[in-house]
Amino acid sequence: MDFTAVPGVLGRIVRERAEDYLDAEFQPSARPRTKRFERALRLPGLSLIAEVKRASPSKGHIAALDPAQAARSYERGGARAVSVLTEPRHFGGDDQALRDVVKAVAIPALRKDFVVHPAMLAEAAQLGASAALLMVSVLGELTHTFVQTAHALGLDALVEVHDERELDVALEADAEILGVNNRDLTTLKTDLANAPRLMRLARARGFEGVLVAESGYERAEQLADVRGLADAVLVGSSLAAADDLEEAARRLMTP
Ligand SMILES: O=C(O)c1ccccc1NCC(=O)[C@H](O)[C@H](O)COP(=O)(O)O
Repeated sequence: MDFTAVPGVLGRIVRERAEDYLDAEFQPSARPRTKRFERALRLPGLSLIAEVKRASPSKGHIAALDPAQAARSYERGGARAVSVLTEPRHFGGDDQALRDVVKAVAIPALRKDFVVHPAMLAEAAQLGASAALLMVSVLGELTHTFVQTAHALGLDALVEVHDERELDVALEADAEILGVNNRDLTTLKTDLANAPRLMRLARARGFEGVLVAESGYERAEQLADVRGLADAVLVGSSLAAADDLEEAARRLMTP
C-alpha cells in the first residue's frame, strides 16, 4: 500500500506505522464475531467510549495515565467501552496498555491505532480487543477489505470518516459502525458541527448501523447536538486530563 498521498500529520503517522509493519506477516486466525463492542454501543441512551490517551499531536502531553487504572475509573464512571491508543510515537501508547485494559475491565476495548496492515488487526484480536479503528482517510477503497478482515478475526470495526467523500466510501464498504470525526486530522482543527451534519446525511442515505461522534467534547452541554442522533460518543483528551477520571466521565454524560 502507498500512503504518500495522505497529507499532513496523519500522513507522517501512517507512513511511520507502515514502516513499523513492513515485514509483518499476516497470520489470520478466524474467530466468531461476538459483536460485544457493537452491543455495548446499542444500549439505550448515549453510550460513552472513553479513551486512554496520554498524548496527541494536537495537545502534546495530556497525562501520565496508568491504562488499567484509567480504564477502571472510566468504567465506574459509566463508560460502556474503552478506547486504547496503541500508537507509540505521537500518542504515548503501546500494546501492553491494551493488554492491561482488557484484563482490568469488563467493558469491551477498542484498539485505536492507524491500521495500515492486516497484521495489526490480528494483533488487536490477540491482545483481547473487541474492535479496531479503520480510517477511510488512510485505507480509501481498501476499507471494505479491511472491514471483512476485521469481522473474520472476530472484531467489530469502527469505520471513521471526516467528510462526505469518505462517508460514501464507508457506506460502500458496508460499515456497520460509523464514526464521524469532528477533528480534521490533516489540519487538527475541530468543528463540533461536523459529526451531527454527517450523521444526518448517513441516515438520509439509508445507513441503519451504529453512529459514533468523535473528538473535541469537553462539557456535557456540547453533547446536546448528538443526543438522539448518535449511539455513542468517543472522548479522549478532556477525560484523560481530568484529576478524577471517574467523576469526569459521569459529569460529561449527565445531561
Ligand atoms: O488527537 C489528535 O490530535 C489526533 C491527531 C492526529 C490523528 C489522530 C488524532 N486523534 C485521534 C482521535 O480520533 C481522538 O483520539 C479521539 O477521537 C478522541 O478525541 P479527543 O476527545 O478530542 O481527544
